[in-house]
Order: sequence, then C-alpha cells, then structure tokens
Amino acid sequence: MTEKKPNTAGLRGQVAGRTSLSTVGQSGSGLTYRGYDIQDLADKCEFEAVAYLLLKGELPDAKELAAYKTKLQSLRALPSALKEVLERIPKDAHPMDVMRTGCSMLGNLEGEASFDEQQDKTDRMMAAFPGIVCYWYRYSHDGERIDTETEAESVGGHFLHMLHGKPASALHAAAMNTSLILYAEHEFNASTFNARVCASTLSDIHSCITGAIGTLRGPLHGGANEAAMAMIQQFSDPDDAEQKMLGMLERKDKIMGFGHAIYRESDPRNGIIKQWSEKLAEDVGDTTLYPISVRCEEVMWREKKLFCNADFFHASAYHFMDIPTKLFTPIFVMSRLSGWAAHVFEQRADNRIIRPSAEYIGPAPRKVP
Ligand SMILES: CC(=O)SCCNC(=O)CCNC(=O)[C@H](O)C(C)(C)COP(=O)(O)OP(=O)(O)OC[C@H]1O[C@@H](n2cnc3c(N)ncnc32)[C@H](O)[C@@H]1OP(=O)(O)O
Ligand SMILES: O=C([O-])CC(=O)C(=O)O
Repeated sequence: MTEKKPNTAGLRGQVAGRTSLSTVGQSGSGLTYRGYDIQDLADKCEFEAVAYLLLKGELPDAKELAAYKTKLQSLRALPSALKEVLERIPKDAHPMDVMRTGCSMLGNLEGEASFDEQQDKTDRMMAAFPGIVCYWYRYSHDGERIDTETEAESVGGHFLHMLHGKPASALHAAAMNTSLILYAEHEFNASTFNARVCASTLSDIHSCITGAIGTLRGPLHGGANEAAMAMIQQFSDPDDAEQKMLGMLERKDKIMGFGHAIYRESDPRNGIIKQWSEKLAEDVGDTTLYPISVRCEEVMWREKKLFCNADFFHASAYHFMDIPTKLFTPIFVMSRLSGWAAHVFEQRADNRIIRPSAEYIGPAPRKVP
C-alpha cells in the first residue's frame, strides 16, 4: 500500500526558519509570546508592555514601560507632507490602502538610513499609524483636519479618541488593549513571512512593513474580520443565521472568521475576544448581533468541526465600540506592527536571503520555431 503524501501546498508544515518570538498551536491550541501564555498576557499586561516584550526581548519594569509610553506619545504628530498625501486619498479608498501608502510615505520622509535606527523607526510607526488612518478617515468623511496628538496614554485609547473626537471610555480602552495584545504576534503567518522575505534582502524597514500591510489586507488573513462583520450583519436573528449558514456550507462557500492554517481544535484568542464581545454587547444593550455570532459558532462546529479564529468575535466587539467596519483591519496593523518589526530584527540578526525552489511543471525543453 502506498502511503498518502502530506499536502504541503502553501508551504504547510514546512519549517521555513527559526524564531524566538512565539509558538502557535504547539500543544494543539496554545499561543505564547516569548514564553508567556496569551491568556496571562491578556489578563495582566498593557499592549505597550507586550510590544516592548516582542521588540526588546523582556517585559518592561514600571519605569521602562512609562518611558516607552512617553516616547510613543511624543511621536504622534504627522509631518505636513504626509497629511497632504492623506488628504488626496479618496473617501472610497480602502483604509488598508491608506495604511500602506501612509507607511510608504513615512519611509520617504523619514527613511531608515541604517539598521541601527530600526527600533526608533518602529517606535515612530507605532506612534503614527493610528493617526495616519484617523487623519485620513476624519478628513475624507467629516471634512475635519484632526489633531493627531491626543492626551490618551495608550495606543488603543489614542485611536478611539481620534476616531470619535472624545476620550474613550475606560471599558472601550480596556477592550482595545486586549484586542491589540491578541493581534500582536503569530509566528510565520503570511504577512509576517512577507516582512521576513523583504528583510532578508537587506531592504529597509518601511518596505518590509508596507509589504506586510498589503499581505494582511486579504480576506483569507486579516481582512477576515471585515468579511465576518459583513456576513453577520445580513442575518436578522440566530435562526436566520443558522438557515443561511447551512445554505452557504451547502454551496461550499468559505465562511470568513472560521478555520486556521495551524490550529486544529481552537484558536486561543477566540475565547478571550468572545468574552469582550459579550461584555460590550451588554454595555450597548445588544440582543441580536452577539446571539447571532454565538449561533454561527455553534453551527460551524456542529456541521464542519470548524472553530472561530481570532477574527470572528473581533467583528462584533469592534462594532459595539462604534468602529466602522472598514477600519477593523487597520487596527490589526497597529498591533501586528510589533510582531512584524520584531521578526524583521530577528531576520536581520541572523540573515540568509530567503529563496526557496519551485517544482517545474511547464513544457519540456523545446526550440523556438
Ligand atoms: C488572523 C488570521 O489571519 S486568522 C485567518 C483568517 N481567515 C479567515 O477567517 C478566512 C476563512 N478561513 C480560511 O479560508 C481557511 O481556514 C484558512 C485560510 C484560514 C486556512 O486555510 P487552510 O490551511 O487551507 O485550511 P485547512 O487545510 O484547515 O482546510 C481544510 C478544509 O476545510 C475547509 N475550510 C477551511 N476553512 C473554512 C471556512 N472558513 N469555511 C468553509 N470551509 C473551510 C477548506 O476549504 C478545506 O476543505 P477541502 O479539504 O475540501 O479543500
Ligand atoms: O497564523 C496565521 O496563519 C494567521 C493568524 O492567525 C494571524 O496571523 O494572527
């Protein structure tokens, strides 16, 4: 009997490099950042401390964290040439394209002259990304040139303050904090791998991050949170959701926010963001979207043994905080920047150009007639 060959399409199951940043699904469903369990980090940390951990190797003490947050706060102003570019991007552009252009333009204005600047350039992007998307959004949608230097002390609070024009509630700032921690890092996912390939050519950090943003944008990756929102909004109640999902499964549609390339039983981020979604639903008095989401989860598990990934309950959680759907994936960028940059640093520290081989399936050698 011939043994069935494992399906390695999409490089599945191949070890493509080494990392000390995270483990994904090593015990079936776990996630750790530099040895710390995701639940522990989500319970006890600020997002800025987790970004510091990823970028510098250890969690900061109180003094180091305060200094890092102060530095990020001091870097929030956008250069006027960048604001001019953002003002020219149309209202109907996708905000992920705005992020991509904003990051690239920052690289033109304040490029990385040497790898010694990698940490400073990353801090600048961390501070500026929420302002880039909010400045464009508020200008193109409300005609307002907002101040991107708010008093908010956290990245998540700063984003919500600029978006809504007022300080975020403590509940919303805490929900954003957890969300940013959950999205920060995930080993060799597609966008991170893209960043590492770019880094392996010894390119600059803005190129690495711009490419990663473009890769995260797709609905099979970060864009799934927006696609999940579009889907659940079509359902009127849980029974309607069940009926329509069964139809989608019958037609073999892909259902966004479910399944994963590595996890087999569950995504450890889902339970955490699901709890936040429930809390935020109570806060806004929602009686439909959260129960619809729960029913979707039940149907997918019952019918296909497919589980919610990190994106599914993020959709309703963000919606309950009055965040427009098209801004969901840019929030992912604000967080994942920490993981991407940490991988760029790691690649640079022990580099060999990433250049795999292809199995040739074209015509046999032949002569031009
Ligand atoms: C933050 C993140 O990036 S998390 C991922 C976000 N992406 C999504 O939510 C998009 C929806 N999900 C998917 O498309 C996939 O599950 C991916 C891209 C995440 C992983 O893809 P793969 O590794 O190829 O999935 P996997 O090998 O587990 O698929 C097994 C089977 O389940 C099916 N399947 C997997 N996910 C789904 C889904 N969400 N809906 C319907 N069927 C699915 C696949 O089509 C495949 O069926 P087949 O063998 O008949 O072709
Ligand atoms: O790991 C993956 O393939 C996708 C993912 O969940 C992430 O990047 O957070």
